[in-house]
Amino acid sequence: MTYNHHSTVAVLGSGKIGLAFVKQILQKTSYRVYATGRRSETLKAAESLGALALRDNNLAVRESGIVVIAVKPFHFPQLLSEVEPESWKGKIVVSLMAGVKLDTLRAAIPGARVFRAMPNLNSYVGFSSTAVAENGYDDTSRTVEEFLKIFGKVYWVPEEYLDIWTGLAGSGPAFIAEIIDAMAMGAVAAGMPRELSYEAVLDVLEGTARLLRSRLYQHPGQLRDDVTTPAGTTIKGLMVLESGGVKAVLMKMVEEASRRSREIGEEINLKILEKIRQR
Ligand SMILES: NC(=O)C1=CN([C@@H]2O[C@H](COP(=O)(O)OP(=O)(O)OC[C@H]3O[C@@H](n4cnc5c(N)ncnc54)[C@H](O)[C@@H]3O)[C@@H](O)[C@H]2O)C=CC1
Ligand SMILES: O=C(O)[C@@H]1CCC=N1
Repeated sequence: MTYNHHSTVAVLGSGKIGLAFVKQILQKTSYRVYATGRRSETLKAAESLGALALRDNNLAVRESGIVVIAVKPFHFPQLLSEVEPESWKGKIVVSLMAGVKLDTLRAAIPGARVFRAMPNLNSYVGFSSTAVAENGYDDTSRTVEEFLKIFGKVYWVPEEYLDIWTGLAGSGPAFIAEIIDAMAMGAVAAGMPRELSYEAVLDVLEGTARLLRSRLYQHPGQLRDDVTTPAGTTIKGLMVLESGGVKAVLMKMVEEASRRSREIGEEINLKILEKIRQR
């Protein structure tokens, strides 16, 4: 069988987000997928999803039109050592690494067209909220947009928003999971079984997202006020929330996660510049 190498994707790093990508690509498209990894368990997992699993990052890059970088930021320098600079030439590279800046990526991978994206783990079920920079308003940008739509919604944003997006939407599923867990435990504390409590919270979450997206509301505060009966149940709960400073804590949570993304970007940039000097 012959194949066009533009229809081949390399996913470098078959970890949590890498495997979510592999799964969706193979479920929804006819792309061939090379998935690389270091450990035999991850390679097996990628293979069982239908990917061509291998350790050789250089071969995966060489054979593919689109290359997704799904290793941890601190593994990026090592990954670079494993791929010959020539192999990146002409490739569309989509980096999913938190913090790592476009300038750093361009310096590290000359000759490729580089995009910086931040999806989230909801990619696994095709419900990611993915931000991507930068839009060149050309065919390659359109290809990248179509590609990222496999995993969910796609938003083109200026690069300066990507660290904030990481703290909000990239880390978001973990934050929401904690809130869900806490609310379910509250119901358990009040005497309801764990499973039923958990189902109820998930229903409330999905339903509230739909209601907030409906034309009824322009702001979550309006919904809150509609639920809140004077001297009723909701206001008593809200009072506890406010006295615990929970809203301020959640605001700081997102701000601090974003700050860390920026910091990672600076740290990696220094490492990459040093590596380039040694070339
Ligand atoms: N987990 C998440 O929810 C999200 C993660 N990201 C980003 O995606 C990247 C990966 O994150 P996770 O999947 O959570 O990490 P992970 O640790 O689960 O996956 C990374 C994988 O890459 C492999 N790896 C490391 N060096 C390698 C090399 N040289 N060649 C081949 N494979 C190599 C590791 O063995 C590991 O399996 C990170 O840069 C992170 O910032 C972005 C959005 C969401
Ligand atoms: O925690 C992290 O650094 C990565 C980036 C977004 C989600 N997980």
